[in-house]
Amino acid sequence: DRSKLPPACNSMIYCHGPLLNTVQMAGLYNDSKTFVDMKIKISPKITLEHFYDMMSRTDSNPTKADIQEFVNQNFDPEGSEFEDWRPSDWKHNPGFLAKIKDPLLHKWASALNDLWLDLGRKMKEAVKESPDLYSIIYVEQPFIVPGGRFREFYYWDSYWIIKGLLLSEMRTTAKGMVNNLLSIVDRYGFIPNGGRIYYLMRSQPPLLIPMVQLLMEDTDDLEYLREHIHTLDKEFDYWMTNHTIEINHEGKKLKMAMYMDNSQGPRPESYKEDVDCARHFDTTEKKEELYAELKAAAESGWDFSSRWFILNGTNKGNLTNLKVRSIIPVDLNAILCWNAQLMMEYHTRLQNEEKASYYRRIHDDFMEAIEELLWHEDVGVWLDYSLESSRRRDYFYPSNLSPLWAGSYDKARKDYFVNRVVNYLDKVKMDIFEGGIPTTFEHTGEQWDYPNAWPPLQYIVIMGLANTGHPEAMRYATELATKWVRSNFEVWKQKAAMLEKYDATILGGLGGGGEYVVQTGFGWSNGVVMSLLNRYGADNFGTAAESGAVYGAGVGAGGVVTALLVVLASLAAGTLG
Ligand SMILES: OC[C@H]1O[C@H](O[C@H]2O[C@H](CO)[C@@H](O)[C@H](O)[C@H]2O)[C@H](O)[C@@H](O)[C@@H]1O
Repeated sequence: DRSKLPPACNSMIYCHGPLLNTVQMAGLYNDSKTFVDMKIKISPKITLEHFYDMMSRTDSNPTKADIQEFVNQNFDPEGSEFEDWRPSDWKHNPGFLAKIKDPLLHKWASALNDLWLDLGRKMKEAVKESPDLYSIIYVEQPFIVPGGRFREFYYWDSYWIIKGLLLSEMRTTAKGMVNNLLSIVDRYGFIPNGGRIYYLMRSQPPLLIPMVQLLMEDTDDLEYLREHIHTLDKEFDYWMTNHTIEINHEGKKLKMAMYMDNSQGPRPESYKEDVDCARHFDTTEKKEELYAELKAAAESGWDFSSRWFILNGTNKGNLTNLKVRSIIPVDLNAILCWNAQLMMEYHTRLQNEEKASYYRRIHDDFMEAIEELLWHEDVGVWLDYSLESSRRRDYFYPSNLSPLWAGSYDKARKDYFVNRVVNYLDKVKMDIFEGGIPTTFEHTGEQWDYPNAWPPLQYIVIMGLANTGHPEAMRYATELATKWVRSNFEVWKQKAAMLEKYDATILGGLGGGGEYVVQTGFGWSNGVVMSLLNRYGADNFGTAAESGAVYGAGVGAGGVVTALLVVLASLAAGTLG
């Protein structure tokens, strides 16, 4: 019975109630998120009084103009919570740039480094003093936002942003972002989807523990780890307590993780979209079930995608067929298995033997469950699992390869797994896409579907393959990295912008679809390209041995650089479209 569940948050302005309903359903702004990001001018109490005054003045039937006037009089524009800030650790010329010898790529990487200056945000002291005037969740340290409509931190985006920041040698900003997330776990017991109160009833793919690992790889500060290990325990517990179920599979009990939702009502930031979608259902109960699916999909980071549709056992349908809460996702389980591995390593280093064994058991259980339930020798990859049909969902998603990235497979049988996965990529014809790896093969118009290609998914597949050290897999990784960098660079040349998502089918194609227009900025996109330029951009750069290599013709380690050079030369000569 969902009628007893709490709303997204307690605020009668930002999360639930008649004011939110009236303003959001009036459709005052192109983007529903605009209103819930505005600042209350005087106080929530007075704002509500003014709202009820307007309602009684208009016989509870205000026109759009009445509502607009009410909003103008009671709210300041979105973005009012920030002051000007220039990161004190920003450098004009971080070391990794020197590795990129090609002048065009070097210039681009340097421009990406400059973008942190645009994407940095620091909250005003006023937010700390009067938090109830804002939807933003106050954090002490300045941070980097994704960009565009995303004016707050996002949980899983922050992983790739921090990767980029560390390459830019912005260690204080990177650590500040992790510290903010740690403080949020201390305050709320988990990390919300993003840094707004309306995200407080759901999370996003759990990458805090891997973010701490990024800091550890950079500075190996054991005291820092000791100071925060309990907070990391708490974050891990949140997932194990609130996001796992037990499945009986061929006589075995397997504990598996999934995305969920335990709140009432539509997403406040996409209120109208959700209410309109729920019109397809006739009862409050069914509408609430849909809202729960929409929020669980947002928690997965894949909002929205045919990956979560179940219609007569297939992945066809539309948003009304969302069944996120009936699907065991490969990526979440792989990431939690990796989290457990890292926690085991951290506790071992801190000499907490009991804790280390506790995490070892969890890790081993995940390893077993992932192989038992999600790995399929005949397909050659891991697949999501449907609880509705008790069957695998045999569809292509980049997340099918996430165990390679997360290291959640038996390394003693690495050759077996990697050979099968490489065959799988051949089978799904991954080489035909010019602009990157598509999110799915379904053309639904949703943003996490064909033909969109998302930066984190490119990274997960490329690094997953590259880190195996297996020659065939590394060659695939190199080719995929080349395509991604080429395509992002092509868009950069045309628009001088980095996008949130791209089109996998076109070199230089823009992403689209979904409920808002493609955003620029863009945190994780910058982090991913910087990582790829760093990893591939320097090796054997321009050596005579590779200068003859042709893109796609079996490039070896470092061949991506040659490939990029070939492409750039062709672009300069105007021989590519
Ligand atoms: O407002 C709609 C949805 O927007 C966010 O999702 C998308 O952007 C995020 C930030 O880049 C990204 O983390 C997510 O994967 C994207 O789908 C937000 O996270 C959703 O909760 C929200 O409903």
